[in-house]
Amino acid sequence: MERTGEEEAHRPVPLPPVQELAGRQGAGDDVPARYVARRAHDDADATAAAAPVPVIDLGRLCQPATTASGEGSAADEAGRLRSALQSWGLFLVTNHGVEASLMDAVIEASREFFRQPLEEKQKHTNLIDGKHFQLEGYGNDRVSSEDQVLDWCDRLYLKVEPQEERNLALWPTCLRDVLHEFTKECTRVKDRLLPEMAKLLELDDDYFVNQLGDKADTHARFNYYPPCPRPDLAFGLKPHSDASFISLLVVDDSVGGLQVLRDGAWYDVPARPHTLLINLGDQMEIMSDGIFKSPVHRVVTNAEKERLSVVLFYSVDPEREIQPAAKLIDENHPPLYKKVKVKEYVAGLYEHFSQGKMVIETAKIYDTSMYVENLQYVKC
Ligand SMILES: O=C(O)CCC(=O)C(=O)O
Ligand SMILES: [Fe+2]
Repeated sequence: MERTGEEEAHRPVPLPPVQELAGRQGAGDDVPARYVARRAHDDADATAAAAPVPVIDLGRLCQPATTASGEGSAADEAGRLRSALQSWGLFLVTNHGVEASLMDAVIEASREFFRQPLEEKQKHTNLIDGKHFQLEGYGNDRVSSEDQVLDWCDRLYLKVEPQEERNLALWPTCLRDVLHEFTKECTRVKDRLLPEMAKLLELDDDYFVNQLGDKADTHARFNYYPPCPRPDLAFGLKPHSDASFISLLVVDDSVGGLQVLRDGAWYDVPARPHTLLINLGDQMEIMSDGIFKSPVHRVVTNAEKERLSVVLFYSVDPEREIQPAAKLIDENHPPLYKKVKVKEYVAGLYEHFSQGKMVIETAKIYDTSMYVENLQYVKC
């Protein structure tokens, strides 16, 4: 869409990276007003309990079906997976086949990137000509208004699949090879998981894989959360659900911060070394007609320590439309979600996120927003 002169005039000025801001702040300082997302001490969840999210052994889950049941069997693991998908929408995966050294390397490469001087990082900026925002690259998320509440986080966002659409000019040398390897390995994990999820819904094993399409797109997001002088006021990432189909994460195992919302309460998501974290996205919630959940989650900040995470967002071909799987619908199970075009849905995420709203509400046939508690952050 063309910009009008008026829009140009009102376009917000690019912001300094949070890492620079954090470097200038002293301990005990306040954060700038634009990062204040909640009132100090009004958060009953300041001492969130650890979420007892299921841990799935992928090797066991995928072992050839036998009649065996009970502890340690594939059926037992599938039962745990079902409960993970229907209740939390996220789970930890062990025995996934991704080398521990590769997981360490991806976090280390990310740390190396963010430790570089600003001029180096700016070579991968997400601002064209220093002003027009594009999704890919290094910087903040899109800032579309002066009163948007900002996150205490810098990020590097890169398209990794389809491979021929990689914009390698934006890929820092320090993480090029490691990102390529990591994506390859995570894609294998995703391809092993999706048939198991389809089976749980009695869909064809390849249903979800086929839904992704040949032109499915995958983006990597490297999140860097600098220490924040006021964790009680600012979020690393505001509450949101992922617009993806499924997201695979490797998170800093030395610093917590990710929290998930369940039944109106926030829980800390535990981080275990060399475990992958899987988070379902909205596209999966829509296709499973709400049987599988795309969880609302957020990241809280830490006063002393930096934190890193690397996320791979797997998404359906943007040119496709998605809707609840026909096999799940009958007169007793009406569709709860509308048909949506993936490209438009994903674009809607950023618009909604910047306003503290959930894009999934736009896909629901019945308005359930009044039941979604505790989502809004406050503008003070
Ligand atoms: O940093 C994390 O643990 C979560 C990041 C996240 O939710 C996201 O990038 O969408
Ligand atoms: Fe997320």
